[in-house]
Amino acid sequence: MEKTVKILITGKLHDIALKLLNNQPSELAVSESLKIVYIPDAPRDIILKEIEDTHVLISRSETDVDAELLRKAKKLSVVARAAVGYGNIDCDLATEMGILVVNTPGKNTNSAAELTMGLLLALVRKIPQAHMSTSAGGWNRHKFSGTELGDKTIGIVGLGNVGHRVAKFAKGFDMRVIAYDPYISEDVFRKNQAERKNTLEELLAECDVLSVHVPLNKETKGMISLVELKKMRKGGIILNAARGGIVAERALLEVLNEGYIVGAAIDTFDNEPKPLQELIAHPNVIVTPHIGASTAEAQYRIGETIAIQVLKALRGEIVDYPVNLPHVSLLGSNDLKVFSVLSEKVSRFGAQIFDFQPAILKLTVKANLNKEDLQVLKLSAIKGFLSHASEEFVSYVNAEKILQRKGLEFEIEMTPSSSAKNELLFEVYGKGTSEKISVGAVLYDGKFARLSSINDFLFEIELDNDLIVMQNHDRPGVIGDVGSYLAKNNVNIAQFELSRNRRGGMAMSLIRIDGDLESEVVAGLRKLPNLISARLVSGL
Ligand SMILES: NC(=O)C1=CN([C@@H]2O[C@H](COP(=O)(O)OP(=O)(O)OC[C@H]3O[C@@H](n4cnc5c(N)ncnc54)[C@H](O)[C@@H]3O)[C@@H](O)[C@H]2O)C=CC1
Ligand SMILES: O=C(O)C(=O)COP(=O)(O)O
Repeated sequence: MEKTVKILITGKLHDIALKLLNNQPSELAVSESLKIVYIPDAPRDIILKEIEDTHVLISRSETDVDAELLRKAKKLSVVARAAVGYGNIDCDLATEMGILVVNTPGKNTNSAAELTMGLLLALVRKIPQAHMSTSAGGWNRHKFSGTELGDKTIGIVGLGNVGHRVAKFAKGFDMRVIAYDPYISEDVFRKNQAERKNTLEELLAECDVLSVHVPLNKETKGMISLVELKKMRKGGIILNAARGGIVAERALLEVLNEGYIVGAAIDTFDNEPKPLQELIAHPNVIVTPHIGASTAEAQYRIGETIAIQVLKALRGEIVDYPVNLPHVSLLGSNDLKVFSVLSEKVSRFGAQIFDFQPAILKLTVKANLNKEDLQVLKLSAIKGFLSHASEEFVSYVNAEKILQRKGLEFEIEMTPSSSAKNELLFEVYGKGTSEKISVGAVLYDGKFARLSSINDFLFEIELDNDLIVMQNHDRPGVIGDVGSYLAKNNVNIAQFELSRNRRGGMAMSLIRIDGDLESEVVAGLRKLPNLISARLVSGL
């Protein structure tokens, strides 16, 4: 029966996302049928109920994907954050549970940076106050006198996507741009014409406007507190369109009340949607309700990207923007995608053909790959092996963790090849010296997955459907007996390959069959004369 995947969407998404999920482009089509439950601004109690049988959660910032929610989510395999910040997602627990977390970096950058500049202009020219007064019939040309941006210094904390776009816009207003971001190279500062400050203190001492553009995490929570605010020049202003809590709100209120800091513009708060009342009502503060990403353009890009990420994840492909797959970035090319499928298949095959206690898994790769691509192959091999050998849900995300927990070691080796060979050898070693199996596989023509060897026996058989692996004495009549036995049991043979080590010695056969095979049929095979063993390898 066709599996149904439930996708729960708890935040408002652009129509393009629903269109793509409902009418999947052929290259992203999934085999399951999708049940989409779209509840924008879903209340917490509804989310906690709906999550129980949800496979994919797509959310925005208002949904806390915390331990309470994750523990109820028995079927969840993907959390898709339709934006950038994922501070509201318990990524450690998600990783432990094998849940992939994805986001859409860069897709709302321009909108967030434009809002930041909008807030800055609104603040220094008192636009909201002037509007309120004028629209109410007033005409106060002197009360709403402001200050210029030109020649003022903006200090940017976090010169990432949004930060460097703000830098560019600020340059357009003839501001001096200084920035503090210890995690990026000198080049990024140079390219964005931002003067690098090596410490936060240096930055604070020199800026008239402080704008934060860092993620919220343990390091950045409260990074601008009373001490830091007091290190700014008197008369400075604060912008926060990143995350509530980066600038400590009570401390900000204190310096605003003292008049040390003369204004603040804030889009993101500690306690959304009920921010600190005294702060939002302060006469020198202007506020917006976390709308940095709320533009038609950003939402279109986010909706399109998040739908594609979800479809890729459901197809078992590595996504473009994984949050909790630290070692793997883009699945660069289609070639690598096909190679990673081969790696998963060969190890899943290997997992089903030995009877000893495994200790070490080894993948030897004959190809010319970079470190990242090798990591993809490694994860694919671990995932393939464990998905047969483990009861747990195994994904690219938790594969390494589960392997460690099982006490298994993994070795990977690359044999560079002068021609563009794509060959893999997957080996499983037991604790004893003689316990070992090896399975070779190759990509013919760069795309067709073929099993090429099992131990010393050579083959060329498609790695598809269910396979029977049989060992027999090399004597006349075996193939005939097996063929008629399978026919009697209504099993259709798609491909039959025989390999032997020497004439009259041992032979190994691989039989690829159409459809599924009952284990009793395989058990019956073992009773045929001259058969040494027969086992079923499935799930390829
Ligand atoms: N108001 C809104 O609706 C929106 C808010 N955001 C928020 O803006 C922030 C920045 O977003 P992006 O620029 O897209 O992220 P990003 O990841 O591209 O940039 C963040 C930068 O902060 C730097 N950083 C991290 N820790 C730091 C520290 N302790 N000190 C100094 N620098 C540090 C990183 O090196 C990086 O360059 C995030 O918190 C994001 O959630 C983003 C878009 C919309
Ligand atoms: O991208 C971000 O980090 C944002 O804050 C945007 O969040 P949202 O999806 O608008 O709730």
